Amino acid sequence: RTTTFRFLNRCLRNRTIPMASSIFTHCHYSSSPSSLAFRLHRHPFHVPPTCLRFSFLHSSPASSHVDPLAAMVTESSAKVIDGKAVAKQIRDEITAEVSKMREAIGVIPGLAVILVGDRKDSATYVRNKKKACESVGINSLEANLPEDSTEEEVLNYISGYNEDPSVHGILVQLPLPSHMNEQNILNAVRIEKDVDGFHPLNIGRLAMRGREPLFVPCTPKGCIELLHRYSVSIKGKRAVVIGRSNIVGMPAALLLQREDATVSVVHSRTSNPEEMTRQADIIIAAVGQANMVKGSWIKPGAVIIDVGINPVEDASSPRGYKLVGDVCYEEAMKVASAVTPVPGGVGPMTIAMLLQNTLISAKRMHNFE
Ligand SMILES: Nc1nc(=O)c2c([nH]1)NC[C@@H]1CN(c3ccc(C(=O)N[C@@H](CCC(=O)O)C(=O)O)cc3)C=[N+]21
Repeated sequence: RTTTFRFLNRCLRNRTIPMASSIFTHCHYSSSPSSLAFRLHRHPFHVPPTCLRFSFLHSSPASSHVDPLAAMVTESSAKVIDGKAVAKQIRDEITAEVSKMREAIGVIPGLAVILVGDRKDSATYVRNKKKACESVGINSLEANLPEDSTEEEVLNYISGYNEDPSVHGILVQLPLPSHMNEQNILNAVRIEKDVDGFHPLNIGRLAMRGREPLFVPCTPKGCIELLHRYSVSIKGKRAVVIGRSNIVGMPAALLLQREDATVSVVHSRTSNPEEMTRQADIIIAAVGQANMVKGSWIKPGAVIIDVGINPVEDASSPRGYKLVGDVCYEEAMKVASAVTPVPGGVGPMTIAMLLQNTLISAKRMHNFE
């Protein structure tokens, strides 16, 4: 036992098993090294049935192979779906296309972001979006309106951007202050510039077979893009979406259905959420409840996309809090075949998809390609 442990530990330290280095970063074993050795020893020299899980995944952008020894060692450690790395790859693709377009027709895509009020999280997201625009060569415009602005003032900004030919995408950061009618405001964005995909006409088209929306909402689009880039097949699979919000859950369910999954939506009034969720090959969790989905909710080998970004108190982090998902990460890692982390999963993808939608919009408006 001890020898096995020492051997594996040396491999890990020397990084002779590429996958294995992630075992210790991503699995927080509460057990002592000796009990870890015991875990390893249970199936030391034959491939445990749990390894079959990896057959679900064929490749990843980061490491295209799964080391069989590492898979054996991890026994119950899922693959981490690296949203940050995929988002970077997509930004690089966008950068190339933006410069091609600029050189060919002299057009630079432009994104206008409207932020009302001074919610700290919203300000952070808007800053990140702006930074991301800069990183790919997209122009960004920003309107910061005070919390007590009137709906009319916001509508005036929207009209201005609707008419501005240098603006190809308009995003109104949500949530809006409670005295504003979100519906009026989102309806005012010209559908050709609705890069969030929140306009009812875009959502309506998304829901209809044979119709194409102009834009797909960024977060659900990012979830599906992660599944595609990790070669997770969706067709014919059972998918459960937890949460039915207009901006994530509902459009995510529509997208999965368009990809030929059999989709169920689990929400706050579902009588048996755990049992429903346990049927799923693919889970998209978007409820905003820290660690709500436990290991017992997950079918062995399922793929998990965790959209939640919940701040929880954490004295050891400099901000005093840390972000966790809707899924209990440590438990999911033991049951699932692949899991998105928080942070570093869906969040960066949302922003990458926003840039992509802005590029798509600029191309469409200028009949480029
Ligand atoms: N009109 C509108 N469109 C949106 O797309 C929209 C919105 N309103 N309101 C708020 C939500 C939230 N959202 C996020 C975007 C990026 C990260 C993100 O990049 N997160 C990083 C870092 C998080 C951190 O460390 O602070 C991560 O998960 O790794 C998170 C959340 C977009 N939203």
